[in-house]
Amino acid sequence: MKRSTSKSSRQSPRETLSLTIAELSPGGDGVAIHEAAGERRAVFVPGVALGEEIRAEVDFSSRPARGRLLEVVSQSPDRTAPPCAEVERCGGCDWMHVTPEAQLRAHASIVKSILPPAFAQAEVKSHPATRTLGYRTRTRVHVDAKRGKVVVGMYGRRSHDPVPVDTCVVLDPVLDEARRALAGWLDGAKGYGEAQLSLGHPHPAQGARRAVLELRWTGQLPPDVFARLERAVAGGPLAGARIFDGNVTIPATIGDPTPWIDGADGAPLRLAPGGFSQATEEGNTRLARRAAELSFELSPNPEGAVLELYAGAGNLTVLLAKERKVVAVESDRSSCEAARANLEARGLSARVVDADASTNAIPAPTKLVVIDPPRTGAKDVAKALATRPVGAVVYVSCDPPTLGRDLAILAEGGYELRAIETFEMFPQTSHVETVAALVHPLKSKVR
Ligand SMILES: C[S@@+](CC[C@H](N)C(=O)[O-])C[C@H]1O[C@@H](n2cnc3c(N)ncnc32)[C@H](O)[C@@H]1O
Repeated sequence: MKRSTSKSSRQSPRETLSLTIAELSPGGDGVAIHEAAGERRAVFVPGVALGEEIRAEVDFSSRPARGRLLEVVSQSPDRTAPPCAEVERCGGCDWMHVTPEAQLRAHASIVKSILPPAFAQAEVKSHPATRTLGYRTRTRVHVDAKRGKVVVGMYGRRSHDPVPVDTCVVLDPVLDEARRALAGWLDGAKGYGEAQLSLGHPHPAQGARRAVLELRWTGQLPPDVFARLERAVAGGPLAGARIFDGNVTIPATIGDPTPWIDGADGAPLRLAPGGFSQATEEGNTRLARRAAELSFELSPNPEGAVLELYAGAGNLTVLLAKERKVVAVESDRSSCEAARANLEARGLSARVVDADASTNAIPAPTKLVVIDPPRTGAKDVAKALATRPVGAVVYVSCDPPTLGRDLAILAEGGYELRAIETFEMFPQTSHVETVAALVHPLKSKVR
């Protein structure tokens, strides 16, 4: 690894330094190692690419030290012109300046870096994205309505103020149209809120797709806002809206606010309003099919019971239930309802349980456990699986650091890693989806 050079050996709280970017971190920042006064300090700098020589203003008062890019002295071949004009202001995508190929490599290298020593020799396989722009099936934007002006946007790069942008290039064009219209619909509102936009129509065959809106508002929403939303549902880009005005628990509903995506099996998949959905349809199809394929490969007995934890609206369940007896656990009640509806629409059966996966016991006949937790990971589940092993575990993760923590627990419990694969579900950002497939040699027939 190439070392950074310092213009000064003294570490005052803020210094201008020449640095070399040695790696990209899971949070997206570049990392340089700075050695001065006998101490090695990691310096995290946003907006850089691997191998770049830069000048940065570095703040040593925090650990790790934080740098602000002043100049790229020697540019990395991984750097590209950002495909978005708003990248300097908007904080939505942190790797717009990195080529898609380099994003893929960096994600694989991040995932490799979090593997516990027992799995350190594993080869990380990467699945590229077919669409790196216009792919997002949902977005959350912040809204501020003050002094007669409504501002809608992502948080800015260095602030918690929404930054209005003309076009969001990663968003599905249907959602981008609705995002652009939002400030007009909210004209006259006072206060602040969050709006989630998702895809609404079940399938292109049933007509043009439209967006659904979930708005959570603190302040005042005048009747005109509701009238405009009704018009947008009657003939505009919205299929439906749910509005939580103040602390109400039952929202005002206009039209059909149910989000849908194309499921990984090619049929429409109903989602819970305001609930979770994977960020891209194509990426999800690749990810979910591969997770199911690995599940069946590592747990080949068709009679083997499957426990699926963090099941959401049944995105993976509908693939697993085609071939296995599945119990699916999910804590969000409306996601459970959507999962049951998705299974029924396909003539499939599985037991969908509305419960906390982290405290859910693993039933004795379970042969395979499939988990897809939120960013915080599944530490308690990993501990339970280590204490009472099952034949195979397929772990779908959106956060490499918590995946690394949980894989270390599974390694300690005697599991072997059979596959670790990354999926470009969030192109232009440092986020990555990973599937890890493990077997327990004492419990598995797959050797
Ligand atoms: C990353 S999503 C995965 C959903 C689904 N597998 C999919 O592919 O769309 C995580 C899901 O876990 C659910 N969840 C979060 N904490 C939970 C818990 N403690 N117990 C059960 N489900 C939980 C969330 O509601 C969300 O639906």
